[in-house]
Amino acid sequence: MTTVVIEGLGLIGGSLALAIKEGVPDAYLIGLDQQATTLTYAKARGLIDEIGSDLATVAPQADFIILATPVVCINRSLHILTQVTLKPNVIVTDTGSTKQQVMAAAQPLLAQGVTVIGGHPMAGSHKSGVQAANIDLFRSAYYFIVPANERQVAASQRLEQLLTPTQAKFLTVAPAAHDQIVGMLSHVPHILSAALVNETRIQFRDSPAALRLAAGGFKDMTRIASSDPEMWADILLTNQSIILGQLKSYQQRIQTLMTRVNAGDHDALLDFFHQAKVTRDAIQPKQTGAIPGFHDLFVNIPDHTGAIAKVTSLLAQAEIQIVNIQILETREDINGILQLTFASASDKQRATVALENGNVTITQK
Ligand SMILES: NC(=O)c1ccc[n+]([C@@H]2O[C@H](COP(=O)([O-])OP(=O)(O)OC[C@H]3O[C@@H](n4cnc5c(N)ncnc54)[C@H](O)[C@@H]3O)[C@@H](O)[C@H]2O)c1
Ligand SMILES: O=C(O)C(=O)C[C@]1(C(=O)O)C=C[C@@H](O)C=C1
Repeated sequence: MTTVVIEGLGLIGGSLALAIKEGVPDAYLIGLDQQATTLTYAKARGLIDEIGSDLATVAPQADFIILATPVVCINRSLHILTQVTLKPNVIVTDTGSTKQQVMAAAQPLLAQGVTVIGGHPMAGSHKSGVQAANIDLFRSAYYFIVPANERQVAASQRLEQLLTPTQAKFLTVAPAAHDQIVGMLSHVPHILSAALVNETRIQFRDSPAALRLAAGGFKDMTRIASSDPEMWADILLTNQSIILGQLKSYQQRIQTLMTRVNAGDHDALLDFFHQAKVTRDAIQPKQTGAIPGFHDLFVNIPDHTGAIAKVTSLLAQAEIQIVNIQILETREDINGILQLTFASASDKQRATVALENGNVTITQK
């Protein structure tokens, strides 16, 4: 039996629990959370086998300890673990969105000879809590593995084995490089998204109903502004200097852009949008490159009952699994677009045939 203790059964901890429960037959999961309702939900839905009392009590039984709480709580739990006797081969890991502070907080535990390997799945949602947990959340996503030192490479492989059912792609990285990368790819975007929403609220203070006029542009830019404020305050305060550097650089480029708009410099503006388009197009899901991995089809959905059901049942009949399905925000009075994501090019090809044979209009392959 492999005993896995998970502290924090929200979106990330809950999703890991679901994947481990399904894919590791001998796993025995003990869940911890500060919210009693989360624990009873997790137990009732079979995410965990047992509700633990507290970390210090259950940690000595664990083969793996996964800390999936907000970053500041992870640091506290690493301290608690220094005060208990753990199994000699235990692996302690976390899911925190920043890594330098977590790995620094792990130093006393490492000094005791305990294996601590940082972790961070690069997948998530603006939704939080156990009810948002999803067994497929990490499928095809990158999962950063941050070993504390080179001696921990073999242990990293054991951790990756436990996490194999997530179907994530593991990538080993050092803490500083991790924080630099996610600063630009995750933290700065969340700040800009929230800043845009706040700015719009202020600009529209005399006519707040105008926000309802927002179309795809504003909505695409701001979905992540609905994320959990407490989690994001924690993330910013544990990656302060990197984020400040990246924001400063961004601020200077906005300043340059303003100068060019003011000067009416058409060529410079063309170049600005061209550079962005080339870069963004290169990371479209269907291309391989910096962010590879998805195979999408875009399907026309007429505005009548059963249209989506027809698509999903055609795919089910052909036994094709959908990794993700999303209705793109379009006008309410015209056809919608359904974005279907498949795990492989061959699934996408089979889906194209199945849908076209069923007279479903594919708008983009
Ligand atoms: N949400 C994302 O997109 C995302 C993605 C990758 C990593 N992460 C990181 O994973 C961690 C968890 O994020 P999440 O999205 O699952 O958050 P969440 O709010 O969905 O879940 C956190 C859970 O931890 C519990 N909790 C909070 N403080 C606790 C404490 N002191 N003791 C015990 N339980 C406590 C909460 O009750 C909640 O159930 C965070 O460190 C976050 O930075 C988040
Ligand atoms: O998809 C989202 O909503 C996310 O914000 C996920 C996201 C991100 O991409 O920034 C958020 C925080 C993480 O640590 C990793 C992933």
